Amino acid sequence: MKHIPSLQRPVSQARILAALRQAREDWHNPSDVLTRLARRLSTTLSLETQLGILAEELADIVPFDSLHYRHRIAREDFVFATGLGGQHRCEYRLNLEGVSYGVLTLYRRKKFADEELEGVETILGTAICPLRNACQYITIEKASLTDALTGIPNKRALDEALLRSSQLSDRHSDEYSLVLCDLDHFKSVNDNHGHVVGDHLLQMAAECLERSVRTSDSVYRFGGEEFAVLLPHTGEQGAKDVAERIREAITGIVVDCGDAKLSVTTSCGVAMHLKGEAPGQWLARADDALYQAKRQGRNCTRVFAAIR
Ligand SMILES: Nc1nc2c(ncn2[C@@H]2O[C@H](COP(=O)(O)OP(=O)(O)OP(=O)(O)O)[C@@H](O)[C@H]2O)c(=O)[nH]1
Repeated sequence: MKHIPSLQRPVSQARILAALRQAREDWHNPSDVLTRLARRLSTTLSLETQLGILAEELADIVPFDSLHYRHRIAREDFVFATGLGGQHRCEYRLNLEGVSYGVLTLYRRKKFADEELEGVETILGTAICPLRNACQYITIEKASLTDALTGIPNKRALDEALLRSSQLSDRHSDEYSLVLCDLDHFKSVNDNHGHVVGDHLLQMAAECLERSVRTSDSVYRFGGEEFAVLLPHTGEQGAKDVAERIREAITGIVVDCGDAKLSVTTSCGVAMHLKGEAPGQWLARADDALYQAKRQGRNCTRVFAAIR
């Protein structure tokens, strides 16, 4: 005769559901500080938010006057500080598997007792893995927005900046302009001198562009030998002046190839953001102006005039 498995008894299911409810309760209101800290830190990958949580939880265990954290991530200094003062300090180098994840210092007017330091170390031991994840997230995010060859922001970063600038331009009726710069006959540089020289020239062009504009402006590598410069608070004429300055600066680049000295020219297309215009349309107009500059002989600047 065929065996029919018996159905689970409702009483046993009720017990399971009750245990689940209890687990949920414990999860939301953990009774011990380490579980609560680990749980709170696991809810975010923002290093700033994590350090805020850490400061809060630490203050409950070991009161302090100020907390300072610093770490160099992706070639930039990250600093977080809360509170003020305190002549006594305890400093911790946060290391995991031989990699540094910053230095955290607590300051206090009153000396730290040994058992307090032990408490701080236990808390930091729980926080180190989530902090490592947050640091790595910053590194990865930065890499995804950076061009590997030149180290300047890439096309993805430009797309984000164009969207932000379009919105700001519309909201504040402010002038924003975009300059696209394309190195002329770059293919022949690669063909005649090789890709290593071509790469070197692209790096020099990126540095030259950054030197030619204000720190409030931003430079992007937009494509192979194409760069974009975003100019806040700049109208058509101002942007055209910047483009001409860039063109002159690029002409000044000389690469010594031993038997020959190599230089390059650039063509520029300029477009000022129009009210209500989508980022893609703005970019397309700048590209159209660049196309005109190429068609009309290269080594020149053309503006996609807002008012013809
Ligand atoms: N060395 C190097 N070359 C690149 C890189 N990215 C793109 N290129 C080269 O850039 C060249 C672009 O060629 P084209 O699009 O024909 O443009 P061009 O020769 O500059 O001609 P015009 O733009 O019309 O003046 C191609 O040979 C690509 O291989 C890079 O990262 N390194």
